[in-house]
Amino acid sequence: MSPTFLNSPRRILFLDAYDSFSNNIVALIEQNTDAKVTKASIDDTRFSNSKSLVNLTFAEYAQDFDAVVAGPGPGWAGCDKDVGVMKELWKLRDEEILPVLGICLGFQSLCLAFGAQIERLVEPKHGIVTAVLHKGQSIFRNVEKLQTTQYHSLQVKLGHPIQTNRAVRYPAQLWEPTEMCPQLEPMAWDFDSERNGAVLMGVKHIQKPFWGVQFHPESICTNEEGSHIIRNWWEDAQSWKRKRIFSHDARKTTLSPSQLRPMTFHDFRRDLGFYAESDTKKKPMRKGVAETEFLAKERDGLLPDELASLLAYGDDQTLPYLPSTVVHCATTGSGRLTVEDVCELLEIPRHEAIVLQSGLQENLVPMAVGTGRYSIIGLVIPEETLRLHYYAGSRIMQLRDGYDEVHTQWKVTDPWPYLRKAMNTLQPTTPPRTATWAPFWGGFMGYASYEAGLETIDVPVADSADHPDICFAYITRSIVFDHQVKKIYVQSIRGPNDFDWVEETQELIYNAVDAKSRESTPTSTPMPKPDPFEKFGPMYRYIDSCTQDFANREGYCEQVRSCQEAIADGQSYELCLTHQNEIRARKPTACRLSKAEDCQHSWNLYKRLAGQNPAPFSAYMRMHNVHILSSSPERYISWSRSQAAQCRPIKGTVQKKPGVTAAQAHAILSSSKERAENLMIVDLTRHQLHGVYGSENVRVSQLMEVEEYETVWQLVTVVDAVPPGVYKPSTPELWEDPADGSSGLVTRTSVPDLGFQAFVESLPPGSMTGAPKKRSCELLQEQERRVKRGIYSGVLGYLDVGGGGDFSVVIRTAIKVDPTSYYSSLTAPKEGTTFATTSPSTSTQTEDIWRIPAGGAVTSQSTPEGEYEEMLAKVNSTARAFTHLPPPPPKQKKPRVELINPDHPDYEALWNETLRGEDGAEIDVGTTDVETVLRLLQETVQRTLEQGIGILDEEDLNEEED
Ligand SMILES: C=C(O[C@@H]1C=C(C(=O)O)C=C[C@H]1O)C(=O)O
Ligand SMILES: NC(=O)CC[C@H](N)C(=O)O
Repeated sequence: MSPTFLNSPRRILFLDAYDSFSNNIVALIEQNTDAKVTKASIDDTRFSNSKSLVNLTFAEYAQDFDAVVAGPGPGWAGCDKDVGVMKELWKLRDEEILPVLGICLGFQSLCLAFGAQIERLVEPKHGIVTAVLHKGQSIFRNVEKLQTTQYHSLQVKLGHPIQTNRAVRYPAQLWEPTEMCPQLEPMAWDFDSERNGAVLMGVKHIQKPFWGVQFHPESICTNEEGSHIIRNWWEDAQSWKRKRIFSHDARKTTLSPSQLRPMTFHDFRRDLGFYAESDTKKKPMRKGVAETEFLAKERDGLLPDELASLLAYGDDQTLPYLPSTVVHCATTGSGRLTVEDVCELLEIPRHEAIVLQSGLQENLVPMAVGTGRYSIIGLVIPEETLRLHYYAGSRIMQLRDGYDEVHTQWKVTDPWPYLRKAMNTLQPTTPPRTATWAPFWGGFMGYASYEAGLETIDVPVADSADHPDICFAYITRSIVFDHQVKKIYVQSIRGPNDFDWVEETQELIYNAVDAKSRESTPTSTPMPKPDPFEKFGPMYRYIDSCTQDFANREGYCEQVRSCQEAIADGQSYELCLTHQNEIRARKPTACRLSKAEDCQHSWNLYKRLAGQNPAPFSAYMRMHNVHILSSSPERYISWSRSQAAQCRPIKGTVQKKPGVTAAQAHAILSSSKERAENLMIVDLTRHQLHGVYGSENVRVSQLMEVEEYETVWQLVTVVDAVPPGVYKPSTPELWEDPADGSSGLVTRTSVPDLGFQAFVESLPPGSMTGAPKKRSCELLQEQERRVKRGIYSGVLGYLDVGGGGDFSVVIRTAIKVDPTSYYSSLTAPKEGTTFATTSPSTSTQTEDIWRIPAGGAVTSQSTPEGEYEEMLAKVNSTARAFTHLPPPPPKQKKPRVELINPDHPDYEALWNETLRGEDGAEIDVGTTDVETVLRLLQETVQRTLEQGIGILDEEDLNEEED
């Protein structure tokens, strides 16, 4: 036929039923067809609302496409709200009909339309990978052994003998339509679960161009054959279309004349794909952060560029004129100086402050490849540092001055364009003169709460003013540690004349490094040594006064069961249930009287936590009325100045306790339950990044690897994304390095701010919600009795003026919120929206309330008891900082160098000794199994004992050993 037909751009409509995997499907289709995919929601107002401007029916709208993919989603095919316009696909009149591929919910909707029933599975399948038997025809032709990921609780019943009697009379009967559904030809079956019996995995309509699959071809764990099926479907869809266009039969009418739609010259051309998407329909579907949405001036408030200008140039009155054009930077080696040392040197603990700290191993090197390379101290300059607050629900935004007084307060429809504009405007014109790997030059440091995240996916939240939902300080002076190369950057973007401060501070730090290195006994570890006098000090009494109020076992187990019921009903695939645990303590008198003492006290608690529970994303934040002590192991998202992004979702937790060996932990984490939990979040994360970075630019660089922390083992996946057309690094180390270094500005201007967009569009973090995200969040609000999660479950980190960013997920974190009456400048937004959520209690004048929320992902395979124990393990990893005696050290610890006598004259030599294996080759302690390391350590120690350096005795050794 005409080659023009074959060469013209093809278009596929993807109908999104609010799933969290949709963009992976779009990517899979774009990778395996020559078509461009357009996404529309099942309830898109353009065709569901008769009053809409464009006012198309769905059938009319669909005519612009060559084919449709009806996607997965929560709920039931029989429920109008769950499928929206999807159900109309199957009813299109002959002349309107389009080839359709239904996936999961879309497949169920197709089958329902042609007589099938939908029922619950006995055993829901979420994130489970199984082999599927297929007919080898139609969209399964030439498909080999098919491994598929499944995400479903419901199944299609055709009344087939394999379903009703668990048997067929002859093998070929498996592929025959049933009396109940004569138009549906079975194409694939799953025999994986004894309890479920045979589950239908694919069908084809015998006349119409409709195909469907129950499994998820787009999942990272479906094998290559998933792509093959898409290519087959696309071929079939196109050949059906070709046949229809050029066959007179297709237009032959069995319809009444009034139902006939005349075909014009243009209709034929449209069918042949001559026209690109018409302009009227180009309106973006996705709720994004496009600036155009915010051009309407928020009356009495600020526009994004006005805010940006105030931040940079002040207002000639209370806000300073400090244009961020120049990045001043000076460097020095860090020697044995720790982040804590520098904070204390600069008296940071006595004021408001933000410190993002990477927990280190005891020899001061990063804990793992890929995270924990940098620590960042943001200096909050008293009476100067500007802040941005945002309150969810009431949607009030505030610009606050250096005294934490409200400078401007206004209502916004969306806070994020303000931050985006500010980041773009504050971009310096003169990058640092020194070569720098520092990922942060200056910019915003702070957090966004879970509720701020909920608003980005249109889940309503109540007004509440107990603490800001977004709280960022505009940091102009900062200290960055590069732990890998042991370097400290002192930096300022505080106007053109701030180099003096940089030099003075560098000098101060240099002298401290020098002084510390001259101390005869180097501090071998960043962990604070237990203070022998603590017993008589205020910290002892504070800890003594602590009482715990943690989730109660029965209540929590009941909530787990209730989550599992929602999953069994097909409403969610995985739900991350959490509880707001609390620790109450008597507020020390000094803290009541002095804000500086109060800050110092929180800092001391933070040091206990960071020492006991080192984590790559530890953080201390003391701003406004909020105290945050975090030991998070989880990266939400980071992106470099050249916009290469990385997410590190964690799912799967094994608690360290007596009797659980590393090998057992690995075994547990390789189980189908833990892998399923992780897989769902991996696919969700891919979906989010695909949505921003496009189909070709997302990859999973580490799939489900076990990482060891102080009290738990975790299953961690790494998903990377790069801007279209950019060099894609091949190793995790390369992804970690800011490839642009100081030249960031050059690359920055040439790429859009994809990282920031992915950051906003991925809120709230998927590992804290479950999938599909929106429905899961709505369900969790009910399960968690509408108690606000607040800062926990949100994200904390920085936005760099050079264009990068890095945020952790706020977990394993203690949070204290002081009563807002302390901070009277806050104008509390009015109560009284119809949608009520409650805020957990805040501290009082005499009592501190530390919230240490914790939770875990509930799946159909969870046990309520197991989930409760997991939640307790997580809360305890943080709550230990509030107890007197840390629990006995977990077994299989990494070697501790303090076991060696530091006063011995040969100590320095020993310090440099590396562990060697039998063959004399050096051993990488980080990657060698714990048993081997311990044995080698013991041998080394034995040698040093013989040389009289060690202070270990037999008992110590045995203790380490067993
Ligand atoms: C909910 C928490 O952690 C989340 C849940 C995890 C899990 O279910 O295994 C692991 C890490 C986090 O994403 C928590 O720490 O409170
Ligand atoms: N992934 C899906 O589309 C799931 C469909 C349906 N909600 C089920 O659970 O079976």
